Amino acid sequence: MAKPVWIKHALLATLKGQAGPRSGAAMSELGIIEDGSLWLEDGIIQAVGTTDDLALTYGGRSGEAEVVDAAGRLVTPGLVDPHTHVVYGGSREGEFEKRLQGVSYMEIMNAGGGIHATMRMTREASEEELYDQSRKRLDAFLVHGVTTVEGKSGYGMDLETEMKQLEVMKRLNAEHPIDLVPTFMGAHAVPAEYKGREDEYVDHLIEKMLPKAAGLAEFNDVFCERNVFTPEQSERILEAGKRYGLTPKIHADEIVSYGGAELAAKVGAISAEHLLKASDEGIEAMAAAGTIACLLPATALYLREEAAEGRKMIDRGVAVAVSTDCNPGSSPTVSMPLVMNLACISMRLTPAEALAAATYNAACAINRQDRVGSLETGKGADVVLWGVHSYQELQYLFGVNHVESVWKNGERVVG
Ligand SMILES: N=CN[C@@H](CCC(=O)O)C(=O)O
Ligand SMILES: [Zn+2]
Repeated sequence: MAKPVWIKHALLATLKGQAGPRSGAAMSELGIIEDGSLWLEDGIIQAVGTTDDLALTYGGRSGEAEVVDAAGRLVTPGLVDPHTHVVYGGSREGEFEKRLQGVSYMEIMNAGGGIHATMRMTREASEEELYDQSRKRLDAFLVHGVTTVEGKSGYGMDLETEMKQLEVMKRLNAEHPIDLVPTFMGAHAVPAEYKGREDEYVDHLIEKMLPKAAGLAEFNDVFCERNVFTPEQSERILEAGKRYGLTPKIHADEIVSYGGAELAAKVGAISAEHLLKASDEGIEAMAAAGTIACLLPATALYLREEAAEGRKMIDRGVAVAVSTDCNPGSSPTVSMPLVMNLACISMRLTPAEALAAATYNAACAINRQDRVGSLETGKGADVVLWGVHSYQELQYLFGVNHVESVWKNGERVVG
């Protein structure tokens, strides 16, 4: 059994505040405690308060604890990444070069590369190879302060490989310190063998894949995009998933404005992702429905596109979360700290909003807000100590990994 941990003299950003997805002014309330302390024991945060408060209740037990003097440095909840494609085979650096020469992401995909290329490499990879590649990526997430990660299937697009990806996630969740939250995304593209018979693939997915995926996944995601899945096909897939208990998510309005944000609101999706080209009507509909906007500024940068209108969304009452979108094509990164920086630089989120988007709201986007995303008594002891003295500095000194130590369920896993 791990020793208790007493972190003291920290600038605590607890993120304690309004329950449920936060938008507007609520996204700036970080629940700051100056000269703060945490007591971590049995995997849980046992107490949060000022160092003086905790000295009264726990001071007598300091001899049995690992005592960490943060000396005024920033301590936050473990970061949550609510949108990744972390389990995949192979690599696509050749396409990166092609795109720099002017070929577009969709041109590459429509010519059989992109998602299709990773599909072939993922189908070919053994379960062991997939596990090893993905485990290394999770290690890198942890080093960047991320303690909970959502992961999608969607590089199989046949029953066997989709299940292989979900099984790998199940094993990683059990064996790696990071909590990995599984999403089924058989509707990531139409595989070549169904070209010209797209509706048959949708039927196949609904009849054969969803019933099996339901045992392994919590969410059901669709790439609703021109030349991928239409809003009508996406709706059918998401409604069918609901009948199996899978909560909808949507890759929406990434390349063109396609009604994805509106559809997310209509089907009651927990979140809509990307939203680079979301319409004003779509944004209004999401605000009214309480759909979280999961924004991916590293993807926009990597595709050399304008980022989503994060500032406008928050001001219009949409709760915003951010994510790496870690995938081999449009965002091969694990750096949530960089994503927070980019949320400020390219979407004009404030430093406080960017932190809320990467912690509490990100937890809401994968329905984990009761367990992670804020430093509160009774929650999982997922904590990051940063080598900075304010949350503003965390966002200001950009492109740097400021993580000094990470605890996952009360155990030190980094630093
Ligand atoms: N846009 C669709 N899916 C992924 C990219 C997947 C890939 O290119 O392999 C995304 O979220 O960016
Ligand atoms: Zn994605």
